[in-house]
Amino acid sequence: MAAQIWGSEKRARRRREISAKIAQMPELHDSKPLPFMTREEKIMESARKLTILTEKMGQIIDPTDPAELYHLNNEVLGLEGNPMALHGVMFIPALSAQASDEQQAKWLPRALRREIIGTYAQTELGHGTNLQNLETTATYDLATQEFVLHTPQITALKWWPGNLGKSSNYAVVVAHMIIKAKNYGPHPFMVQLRDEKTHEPLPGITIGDIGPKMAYNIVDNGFLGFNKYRIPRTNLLMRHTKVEADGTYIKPPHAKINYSAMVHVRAYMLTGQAIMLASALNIATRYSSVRRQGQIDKSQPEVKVLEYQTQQHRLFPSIARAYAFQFAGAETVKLYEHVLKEMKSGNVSLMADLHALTSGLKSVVTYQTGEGIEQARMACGGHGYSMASYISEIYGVAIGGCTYEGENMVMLLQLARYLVKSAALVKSGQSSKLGPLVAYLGVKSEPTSLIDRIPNSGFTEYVKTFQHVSKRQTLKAADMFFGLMEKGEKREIAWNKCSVELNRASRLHTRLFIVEAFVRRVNEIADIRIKEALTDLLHLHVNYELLDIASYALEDGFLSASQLDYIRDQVYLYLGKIRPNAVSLLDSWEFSDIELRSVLGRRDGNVYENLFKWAKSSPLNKTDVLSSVTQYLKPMMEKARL
Ligand SMILES: CC(C)(COP(=O)(O)OP(=O)(O)OC[C@H]1O[C@@H](n2cnc3c(N)ncnc32)[C@H](O)[C@@H]1OP(=O)(O)O)[C@@H](O)C(=O)NCCC(=O)NCCSC(=O)CCCCCCCCCCCCCCC(=O)O
Ligand SMILES: Cc1cc2nc3c(=O)[nH]c(=O)nc-3n(C[C@H](O)[C@H](O)[C@H](O)COP(=O)(O)OP(=O)(O)OC[C@H]3O[C@@H](n4cnc5c(N)ncnc54)[C@H](O)[C@@H]3O)c2cc1C
Repeated sequence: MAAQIWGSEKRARRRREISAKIAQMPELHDSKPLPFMTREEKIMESARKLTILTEKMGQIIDPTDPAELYHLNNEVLGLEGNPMALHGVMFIPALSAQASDEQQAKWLPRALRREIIGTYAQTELGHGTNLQNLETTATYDLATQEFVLHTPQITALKWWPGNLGKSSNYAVVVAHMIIKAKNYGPHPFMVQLRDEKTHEPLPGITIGDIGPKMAYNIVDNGFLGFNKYRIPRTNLLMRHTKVEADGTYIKPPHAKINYSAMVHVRAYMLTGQAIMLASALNIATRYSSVRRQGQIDKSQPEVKVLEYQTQQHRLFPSIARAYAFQFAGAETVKLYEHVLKEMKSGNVSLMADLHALTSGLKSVVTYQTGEGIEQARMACGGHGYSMASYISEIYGVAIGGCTYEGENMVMLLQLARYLVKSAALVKSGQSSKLGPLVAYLGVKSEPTSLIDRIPNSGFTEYVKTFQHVSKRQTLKAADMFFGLMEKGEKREIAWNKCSVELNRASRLHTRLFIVEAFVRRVNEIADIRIKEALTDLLHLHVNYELLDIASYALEDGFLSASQLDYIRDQVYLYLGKIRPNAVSLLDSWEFSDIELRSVLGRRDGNVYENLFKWAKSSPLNKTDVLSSVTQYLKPMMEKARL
């Protein structure tokens, strides 16, 4: 199963080998539980481990393999981030995709050797979503052949970029490029922020940390202002766009090609989210098979809470989602790598499809991951609320994904643009022009679902039902939009008035893609036992998801009330079937105790003893009487006694 999850037997084996090596290297372990550290201590601890990793990485992993690097990071540095989180996730990908060969030769080896630390600085205090209204400017000075970066007002301060505040000394900065008073829109520039020797901010740069966040606090998300700060012309990333010495602008082959670093993260973050969901579920499911509370049969002893159907219903559909996201994420990464290769050689024809797909996936996956992790926390009762479970940190980090790389509603609307264009093709009889991801929009569907009528139809009837609801909602939302415009409404106003319906279409389309990716993967599996276990999970997935969106299929009679009852029964049937495999389905992800950082989720199940040990190690328990008591509470009580 681990081979299915991680992509191959070799990958699964390598992960095990890496975890085993790390287990033998105490210098790479947290020196005490992270929840007991202050933010400064955590940042220091992370930097300590990061530098040891830089030295010893070659002994543990193949540093050129991103999957090995990602696993190493998760084990040693953890999900709260690290001082170089954005360096690998966005700075290097931005340089790789947007810098010319010459620029890459100059900067990439230094970045890869970790001679410099970089980040991606785009969002500002006043604007994150609407890139056209970013306010930082890069004005070309023809006389000196330099760009002058400037922050005209407080809302133009860069705000949020990870590791910008304290760790990075370089950044890819996105600024409006102005040449001879003409604004060419946002472009990426390579900018040195700090002196390489002293790490002091360079003159003209104002920089710092934006303060603590809901989670992810090892990362120093930062602010950055420029006061007429000069960089050479050749620091504009020039793979696709060029500015010649005389100010001549050579436009890129696609208007949005500079957005590729964002698409990179949107594609890669899906498996990252799956991992976080599976981690939280691993903790909750293990704990649920240790925790005994109440009886189902009063004549029997107390049961493991995992025996309760409500507990299974809370956890198992999310286990199916974690697998579904992992499989859909793996497909998306493959597609992304293909499109990136094409883009580098000038073929930009697939960019729109990839943008639409990743926009929908990042939104649906992050939202459902958040839901699943929160359910996992509640499934652990009171102990889930303790930082000893570590679920709250996983939750905080995961839901950051609903916001970063494009706020979810906004990204769903990006996919909706693509769906509406596709709907227009269908309506004008040009269905043959539909891309493969939306081809179903042009296929006539049956009048009713045959879900409970064709035995052994595999998942075909389910897929058809998902296709039906997605198609119907897309055409309905598009009709609403076109109808408003026909009535004379301006395009943007009409769009806004339909946006809830449009986003519903985007979610349904994306959920269909996730179901199909899961089906594709299960169909490929040769090993009978693995196929059986995953088929059960897939049954739960399709029935649970369909129940969740049933109203769309009920309202036009595609599904009947009796079919709904059938679907509900299937959910209950598969909850029971999955119960014996539940813990194994999560143990198969092979998270080590070091990586999970959870007292509740320990592999050995020795929860209570370790919870007590954990509580005793709380800094508050270093003394029996706190100074807050001696200084304030004790005098108060004494005064009251007088
Ligand atoms: C897209 C926008 C909302 C709008 O942009 P514009 O204003 O420029 O668009 P227009 O309205 O002019 O045009 C729309 C038009 O353009 C097309 N378009 C848009 N984007 C693209 C694109 N990328 N590619 C192709 N086409 C594109 C669109 O389809 C329209 O076409 P039509 O007109 O034909 O319909 C834009 O403003 C936007 O994107 N806004 C969001 C801003 C954003 O995302 N900011 C991100 C900032 S960086 C950030 O947040 C970093 C966070 C990182 C945090 C740490 C992450 C850790 C995660 C770990 C993950 C790693 C896991 C690895 C796992 C593993 O290895 O396994
Ligand atoms: C943990 C974290 C890490 C980050 N790291 C980085 C980084 O490394 N580099 C970087 O540059 N940035 C980073 N960001 C910033 C992030 O990319 C932005 O916060 C994000 O893109 C959302 O933009 P915003 O904050 O402007 O939200 P807003 O756009 O202000 O969103 C507020 C509300 O307005 C709605 N809204 C906005 N526009 C529209 C619209 N057109 N239609 C409908 N609704 C709309 C949204 O849906 C939302 O409900 C990070 C953010 C977080 C939380």
